[in-house]
Amino acid sequence: MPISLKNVGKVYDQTSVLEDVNVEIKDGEFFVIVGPSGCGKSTLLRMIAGLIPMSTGDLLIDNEVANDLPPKERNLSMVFQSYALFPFMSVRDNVAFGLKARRMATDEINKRVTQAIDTVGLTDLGGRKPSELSGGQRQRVALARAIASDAKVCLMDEPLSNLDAQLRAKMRLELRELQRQLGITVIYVTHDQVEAMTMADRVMVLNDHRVQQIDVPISIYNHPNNEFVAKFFGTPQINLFNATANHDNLQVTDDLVFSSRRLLNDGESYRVGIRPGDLQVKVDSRGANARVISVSYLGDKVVATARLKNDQEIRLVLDNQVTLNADDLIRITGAKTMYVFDEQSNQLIFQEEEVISDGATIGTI
Ligand SMILES: Nc1ncnc2c1ncn2[C@@H]1O[C@H](COP(=O)(O)OP(=O)(O)OP(=O)(O)O)[C@@H](O)[C@H]1O
Repeated sequence: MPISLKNVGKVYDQTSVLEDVNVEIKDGEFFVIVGPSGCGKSTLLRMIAGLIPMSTGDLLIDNEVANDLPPKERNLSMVFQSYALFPFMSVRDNVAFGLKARRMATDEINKRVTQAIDTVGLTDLGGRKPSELSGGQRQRVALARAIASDAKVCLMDEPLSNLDAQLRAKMRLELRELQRQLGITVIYVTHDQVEAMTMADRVMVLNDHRVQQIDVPISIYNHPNNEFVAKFFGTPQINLFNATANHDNLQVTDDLVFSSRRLLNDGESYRVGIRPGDLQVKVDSRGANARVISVSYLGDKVVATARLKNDQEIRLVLDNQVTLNADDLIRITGAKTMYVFDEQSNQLIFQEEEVISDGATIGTI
């Protein structure tokens, strides 16, 4: 079932917490809303659920305006971080609860509950109480409840954040698999960039109460709209440099200059973003423009920090063939991809591939 938001906004006590959200979520899509704490993710999800009213805009469910539809008429199910299970009820009764409230026939309830519990792999645990289950199993009960409701859209608010890292990774895959199998539309809220990237068909990035970008994960990573999106995705975080245009080069320090193929206004300031794995580096004291501070070998790669002449620390990810030690002098020779952002608005102006950095242009070698 498709869901559309048109100019949706929310104001609490004259403070705007969400502005101008526009998106069409497609039938069967796994749509992830991601952003830092307080950016308005839960507010948006609750407005879609009908738990809180929207201040502006329109919500369309299945192409019908649903602004004032009561929650139970929206044909949506919800799964929360806190599972929201009744502790004194068995797994089966927890899953059946919503169906009983809808006064469904007992036979139909039994059939759906059995099916839903089977689907999430809890077949033998139907008689247990939530306290007799692990965190992952409890979350599966919450999922079974959503499945049993037969809603075509499931809204999920940080459903995996109470689980440990290993189980969370496993449940991400299970959830995605389940969503495909059931063919339902999922709108999934998380503050976790990895979760967003690994699970989503499309991602909506929220910050400062506004939508920053909506796109498929690979495009969000490779073509970020602005500095915030570039910083939010990717570990270690992207390096951001203040640079001044100098004969169509972008000068960071007197010995670190990235050449650009664009025409730039001499003397103008820009922000240059380069991901740690995109920096090209030689361990070479001749023409060195950085000094290594720390090195961690992580099996297939090496993560390091280094310091530029201007004292700025940079992050590097290199392949594990490189032998690198703290205090080594290195030379940044280029970048696979360079993002150039507007200094004022922080919006992406352009990006370039295979950029050469040549300290020699300033004559330090
Ligand atoms: N009932 C309310 N009254 C006033 N302000 C509220 C209310 N509920 C939320 N807010 C504010 O709205 C903003 C968005 O909150 P929301 O819970 O949607 O953020 P979030 O992105 O889900 O954050 P988190 O990841 O921490 O849950 C916050 O600044 C919050 O303080």
